[in-house]
Amino acid sequence: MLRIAYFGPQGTFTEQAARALAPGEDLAPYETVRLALAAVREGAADAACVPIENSVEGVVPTTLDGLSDGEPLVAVAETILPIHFSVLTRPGGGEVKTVASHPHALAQVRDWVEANLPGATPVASSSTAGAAVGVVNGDFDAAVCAPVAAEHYPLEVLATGVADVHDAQTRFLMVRRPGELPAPTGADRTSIVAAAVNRTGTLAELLAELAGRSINLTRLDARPTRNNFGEYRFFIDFEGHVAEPRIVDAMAALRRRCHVRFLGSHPRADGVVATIEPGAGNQDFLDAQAWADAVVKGEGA
Ligand SMILES: O=C(O)C(=O)Cc1ccccc1
Repeated sequence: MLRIAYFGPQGTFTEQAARALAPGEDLAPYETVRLALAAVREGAADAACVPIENSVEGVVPTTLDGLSDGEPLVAVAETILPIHFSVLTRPGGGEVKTVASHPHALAQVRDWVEANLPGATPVASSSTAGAAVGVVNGDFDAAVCAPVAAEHYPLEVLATGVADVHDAQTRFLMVRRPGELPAPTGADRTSIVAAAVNRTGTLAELLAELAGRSINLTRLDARPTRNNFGEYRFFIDFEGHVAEPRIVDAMAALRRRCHVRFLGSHPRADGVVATIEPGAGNQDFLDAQAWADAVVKGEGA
């Protein structure tokens, strides 16, 4: 049985994602994303499930930073969960003066809190379920949680189906130490971090390597390197799998231009098949290479 670290405690959305990605495996909660990733790096866990981005608030910065610093880890699977919240209080808890949750959750219920708990102060907690623990301990009056949290903590459900934006979704990754890659499926996603030097046009040059090969981006984020003010790393997700000739050609071209960290190639949860423009398919790359090899051998022209 595999040991899967997840961003906990029990009852987080990430736990639900981990159950979906690794059914029947041994799940171990960690208080922060950093600790869950550290457990994999140290060998205490085989893999970790962490949130990466959501449709309302964008990326989860601690996950991006946790993947780009430290020993390399690669994503091998992903899942997307629909997100709506339950608001939990202590039974007979009285007036709600503070409402706690993960910052991404608070950002997704701002209007609801203003309308339904006027005057309540939002308080950031480590996770949605961490906020529930805080309510149990008397630190806060209400917690904005995953619906499943109501099954784990002795709290009363004040409201269900809470969300300012309906159809909100969050994507989660399963990451592990580098090893054998998942096989390409035709509907894959590849993730990298590129540390380009700060000079005119470097980002445009990197993107041109992908655009020139008709590789469709699915996400682009910048995060500070944290060492030199104004210096950034670029997190780039694109369609395709590194085992495909067209993608490995692009990766090698990027590597010539800057430092690249590979963050994994894996099947997309939404099953969207990669867009392949005429002349930019894998067979086109193989045929072109075969022709060039023949020219070099003096067997073609
Ligand atoms: O805190 C949690 O439950 C998480 O798994 C992170 C999160 C927070 C808000 C929406 C989706 C995931």
